Amino acid sequence: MPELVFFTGTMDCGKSTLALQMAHNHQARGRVGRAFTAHDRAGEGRISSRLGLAVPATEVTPELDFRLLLVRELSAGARVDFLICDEAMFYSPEQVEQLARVVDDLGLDVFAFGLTTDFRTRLFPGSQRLLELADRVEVLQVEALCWCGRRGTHNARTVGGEMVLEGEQVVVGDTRADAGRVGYEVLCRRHHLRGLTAHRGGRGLPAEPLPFDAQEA
Ligand SMILES: Nc1ncnc2c1ncn2[C@@H]1O[C@H](COP(=O)(O)OP(=O)(O)O)[C@@H](O)[C@H]1O
Ligand SMILES: Cc1cn([C@H]2C[C@H](O)[C@@H](COP(=O)(O)O)O2)c(=O)[nH]c1=O
Repeated sequence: MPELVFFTGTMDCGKSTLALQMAHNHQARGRVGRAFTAHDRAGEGRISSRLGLAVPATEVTPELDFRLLLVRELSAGARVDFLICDEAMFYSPEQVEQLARVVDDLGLDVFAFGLTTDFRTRLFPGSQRLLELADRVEVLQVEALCWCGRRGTHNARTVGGEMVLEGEQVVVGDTRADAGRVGYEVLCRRHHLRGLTAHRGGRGLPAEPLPFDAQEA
């Protein structure tokens, strides 16, 4: 049965790597795929992994209609068995609905990869629609770690190492950003809610005092 699967997690947990591995494994068994992405750090029209691999992909613009594109390709005689859709949190809810129709009407597998939540811990609209429509949601098993050693569960946006909560939802960037530039850091919930990045909490800068009760304990 064809499926819409959403592989999700934080930044730096291996989503793009898994996307490329899945494309490779399906192609190795003779299946034909199409790759899509949006706003990859490596530039337009590429799926790139921090492990060094990169492949060409169709850039998903707001105008792209997945169902129409695939209907046209299949009608023209092309063979397509599956889609790899990276950075899927940036797709519109309508595009996610088109992906579900590609599965149901055209019988293709759709493997989507993306963040669940943004730097304010809110769902991206595209991720919300994927959580609502996917046949399966797989949370990646490779855990990015918070500076404190706990599992990293939330993405913080940073400027000069300090967490920021203002700004556009979409700002392309990396977990290894140059000083002074917008970057990202994966934190546990406790440290995300307190705004404690490695710069502040992990390197001896003054952190929040313990709550009064805890100090007494
Ligand atoms: N030098 C390295 N050696 C081993 N693994 C690495 C190295 N650099 C990155 N990785 C792995 O790559 C993962 C990030 O992969 P990537 O697909 O780019 O993540 P995502 O797409 O989720 O942001 C890291 O969690 C880590 O497991
Ligand atoms: C949290 C968050 C992230 N982004 C951007 C930053 C990166 O360019 C991508 C995530 O890429 P990855 O392969 O998962 O590392 O998303 C954003 O625009 N807004 C955010 O809130």
